[in-house]
Amino acid sequence: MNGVVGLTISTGSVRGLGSSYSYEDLDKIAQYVLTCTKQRPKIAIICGSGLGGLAETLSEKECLAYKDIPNFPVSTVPGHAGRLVFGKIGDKSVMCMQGRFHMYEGYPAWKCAMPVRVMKLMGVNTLFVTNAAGGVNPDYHVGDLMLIKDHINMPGMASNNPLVGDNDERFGVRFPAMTEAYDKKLRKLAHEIANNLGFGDFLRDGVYTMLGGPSFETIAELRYLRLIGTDAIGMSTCPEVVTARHCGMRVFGMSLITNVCVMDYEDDRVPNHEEVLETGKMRAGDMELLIRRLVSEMEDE
Ligand SMILES: O=P(O)(O)O[C@@H]1C[C@H](O)[C@@H](CO)O1
Ligand SMILES: Nc1nc2[nH]cnc2c(=O)[nH]1
Repeated sequence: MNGVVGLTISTGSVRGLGSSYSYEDLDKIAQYVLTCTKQRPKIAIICGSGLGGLAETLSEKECLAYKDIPNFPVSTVPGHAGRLVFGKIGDKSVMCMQGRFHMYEGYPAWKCAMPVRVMKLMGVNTLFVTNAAGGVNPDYHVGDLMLIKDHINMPGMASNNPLVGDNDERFGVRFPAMTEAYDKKLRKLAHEIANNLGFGDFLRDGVYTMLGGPSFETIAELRYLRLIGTDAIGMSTCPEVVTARHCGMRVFGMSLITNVCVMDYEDDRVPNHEEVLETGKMRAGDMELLIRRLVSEMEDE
């Protein structure tokens, strides 16, 4: 196991605010993962709830379960297989996370995002994030695909930011800008590809808001979230994106609208995770196609 087993995860802050893997801890994990694959990916894709099928479409596929990576967290949510999948889209090497970590599983934000730093240390420079989300914008429908143009990081605004604690300048600066978190060029290219594929009718461009979960929202919360500019809501993504931007990665994000949020006290429909996974099955193929084309057509960084 290459000495990784023996590493001690340091408590990154003497003030008790955050605790994290050190640069050296993460580098050991990254070097270990590289020994398990022949791929040297520059592109990583984090697959959201029920959206792991993309990883199955890779050629030259190699899999590595999270439980077999020393000091890596494990997935606990249905719809998240819990493994890294390496392979190719066209002639480009990619790695997929088939399953991510959520704060509601009990992981702090920095731990939800730790795979992003591992990816960076493996040589990844472009991160794709996908998620299942509830539509708050009244014009959205179940099955819409939303390109994320910006986010509202609710846990982050309450000091549950993955970067809380000591800052290691080898990853990035103490106060990173988040003004252009989602890459404009990739979004423009995704729009062009989606229109060529005939996806125009269900393609959206919107703001994703992350909530801690695991409970779904009250009607009053949903009305508030719409008021502050939310188009879709979920329980992930922001820690990964903040961490990726901190270490200079290019980010592309996409949400699948798996349910529309009920904002009327007279409406007795209730959201549930089974519906989220079912919608994933319905539109996952289109989402996979769009991402595959985008990976093939985008310029390398
Ligand atoms: O991992 P994602 O954000 O796709 O998962 C969403 C949010 C919750 O984890 C779950 C709710 O059904 O799906
Ligand atoms: N918070 C939240 N996350 C979701 N993920 C998929 N649907 C939803 C939803 O309605 N609310």
